[in-house]
Amino acid sequence: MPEQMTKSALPSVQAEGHEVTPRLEIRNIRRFFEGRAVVDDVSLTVLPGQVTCLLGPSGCGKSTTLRMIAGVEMQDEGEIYVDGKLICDTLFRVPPERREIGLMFQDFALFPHLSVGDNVAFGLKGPKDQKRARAHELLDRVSLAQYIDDYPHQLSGGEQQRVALARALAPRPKIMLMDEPFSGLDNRLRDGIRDETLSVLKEEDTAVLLVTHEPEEAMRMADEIALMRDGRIVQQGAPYNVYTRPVDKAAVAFFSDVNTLPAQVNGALAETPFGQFLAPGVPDGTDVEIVFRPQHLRIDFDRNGRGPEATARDGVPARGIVQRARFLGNESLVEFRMDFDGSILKATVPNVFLPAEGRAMWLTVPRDRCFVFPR
Ligand SMILES: Nc1ncnc2c1ncn2[C@@H]1O[C@H](COP(=O)(O)OP(=O)(O)OP(=O)(O)O)[C@@H](O)[C@H]1O
Repeated sequence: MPEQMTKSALPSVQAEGHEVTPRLEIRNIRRFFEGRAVVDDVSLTVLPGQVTCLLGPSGCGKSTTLRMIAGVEMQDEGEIYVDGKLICDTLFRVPPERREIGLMFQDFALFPHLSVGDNVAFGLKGPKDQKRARAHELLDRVSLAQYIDDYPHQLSGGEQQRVALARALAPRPKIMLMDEPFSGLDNRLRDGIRDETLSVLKEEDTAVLLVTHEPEEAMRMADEIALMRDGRIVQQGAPYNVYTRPVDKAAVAFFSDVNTLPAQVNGALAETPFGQFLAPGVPDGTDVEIVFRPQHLRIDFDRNGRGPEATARDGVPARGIVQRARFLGNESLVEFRMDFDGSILKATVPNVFLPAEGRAMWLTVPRDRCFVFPR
């Protein structure tokens, strides 16, 4: 039996109680450039109708991963499956045009000399009227049917992006690969187009792998986030889980500013000026960092040189002096210089909160909002 046949029987995954074969599965993919693994043992699955975001900083290997799935780049190790069938390993390779994969990139470049309708119909086969009908259907889906006979230059950037989406979806791809598709759009347009794109992709039941370096975009679009760093996926899960149960300090810092308190563990407790933090299972003498986001630092007013009472939930208050307070639109950012070691801690507060520079205030760190990581 040929190798690709023996590898095609993949286990299904459970989704909402049903067995579902992943629309896309990549297994242990590696790609080396000049001896360096820029994609290093990456595995992930995307179910039909699911959006998975490959999220990570510039250069971490996101686009290379996408290019291997599209088939324009060849992996050095690993396998790619679509609907449980092998489409590519290091020996066997379905060519890009037969992978039923749609692509959408930032510089999506519509053909300027073709009408909007002909752009959308470009990748379709069959009689002209059928192709036009499909183009019309897709343009209608993105609310642009009235522009079918116009030319790309007559449309705004956002409208052109929607035409590009319609064009990518017209051949009914099983999988849509999107590489920073919204980064060329201005901020005000972007949210609307993201939401519209998402609803069209869901209606078509397409499996989507979206590459982005913007955490807000991933949180807004993704059912699953795969957090990538230095060629590897360091954490994968629903946005809420990735945000609230980060695997390390860098995973916290990728989504927001962080505050850090250094400490050492003794008897499974880390002692800090904010009181003790539980560090279960961490050996005595281990240097750790207590990490928390600025929105979780609690601020209290000074009461004749004292702060609020210590509690089990929030620990001991520590005093800080306001260094700077800035209004950022829907929140305020306040920076405190801490009495205990002169370090700066940041707090964000909803709406307007602009205490005067030099004012003393008391800060506490809710225990259920912080993470203890080895240093
Ligand atoms: N053809 C190539 N030859 C050599 N190195 C390459 C090649 N393609 C990519 N790289 C390197 O591989 C690493 C990963 O690149 P890749 O484009 O996949 O990252 P990325 O996460 O998509 O980044 P960005 O968001 O900036 O596009 C980078 O260090 C890049 O310089």
